Amino acid sequence: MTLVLDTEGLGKRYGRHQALADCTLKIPTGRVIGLVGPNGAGKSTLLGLTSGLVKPTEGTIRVLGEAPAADASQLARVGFVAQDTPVYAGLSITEHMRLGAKLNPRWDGALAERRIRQLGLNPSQKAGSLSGGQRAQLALALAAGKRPDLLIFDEPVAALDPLARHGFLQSLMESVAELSASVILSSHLLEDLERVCDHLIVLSAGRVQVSGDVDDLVAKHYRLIGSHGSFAGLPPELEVIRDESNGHQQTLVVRAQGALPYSFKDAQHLSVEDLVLAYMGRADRSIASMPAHHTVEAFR
Ligand SMILES: Nc1ncnc2c1ncn2[C@@H]1O[C@H](COP(=O)(O)OP(=O)(O)OP(=O)(O)O)[C@@H](O)[C@H]1O
Repeated sequence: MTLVLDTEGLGKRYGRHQALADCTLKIPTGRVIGLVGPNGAGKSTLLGLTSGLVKPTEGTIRVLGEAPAADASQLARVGFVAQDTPVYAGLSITEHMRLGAKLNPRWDGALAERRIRQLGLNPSQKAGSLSGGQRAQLALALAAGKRPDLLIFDEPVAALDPLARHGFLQSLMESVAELSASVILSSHLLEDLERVCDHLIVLSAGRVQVSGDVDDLVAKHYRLIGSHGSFAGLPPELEVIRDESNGHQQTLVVRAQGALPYSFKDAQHLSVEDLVLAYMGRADRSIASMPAHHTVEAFR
């Protein structure tokens, strides 16, 4: 099976600061992967390593079976749109298309132009005068025109209003279907990720907290609610991800290895948002329990 992302003990240090550590991921092709985590978690670092713009200081990474940016053909297989959807302000949409044709061996001008037409954009308009949403759509059309096997977006919708975000994500899903490409998309907007992603990576404090197909993650995680202390002696096949107690009531988020024991038949599944928050909370707790100099290091 070809993996879109195959990492083993991957890490990146900037000087003494460990931005990403011990990252091992095995993700099959064809997935729309949501990368989520708080500010400074290491998302852009992982995307930089995936696109080949950042070199690892530890471990290994293979993207679509090859070293990132290994050669021209590998570069052509990956479309990367960095944060703030960079385009050339002084160039028109048509000029961007011409540039795309010059720079990309697999360029599909018809596809890129069709996307621009569907959006109702004026091809002679300069990119500098487009709205944030239109600029994001132009960046997506250019990335899709490469006909890549993997599309990578670093927070493409962060600055967009809800309508523009909806339009962008709709276009993204259409492009993915047309190209049969894999996608990695980082975002703080869990609701958006829940809508479009079928695989999630939760990153916090430079470490992967959890990674898996969304359906599988949802099926394995439960919320248990009981009176304080009622969950003493949980069976070992239930791993506690989060434990919240208010003195009277105790709420656990647990991951079950197999079927949930009958005594927990009333347990509820979690929404994707609650699941992500539970793993982020777990990372916070493990940082809070570190010696002070580690805490500072982790958030630097
Ligand atoms: N070029 C660099 N030099 C030094 N430190 C860096 C560099 N790039 C990133 N870092 C640090 O590495 C850590 C991870 O940064 P990264 O940009 O990967 O996080 P992120 O999850 O993408 O954050 P955000 O959501 O705020 O964009 C941060 O502490 C950041 O300050």
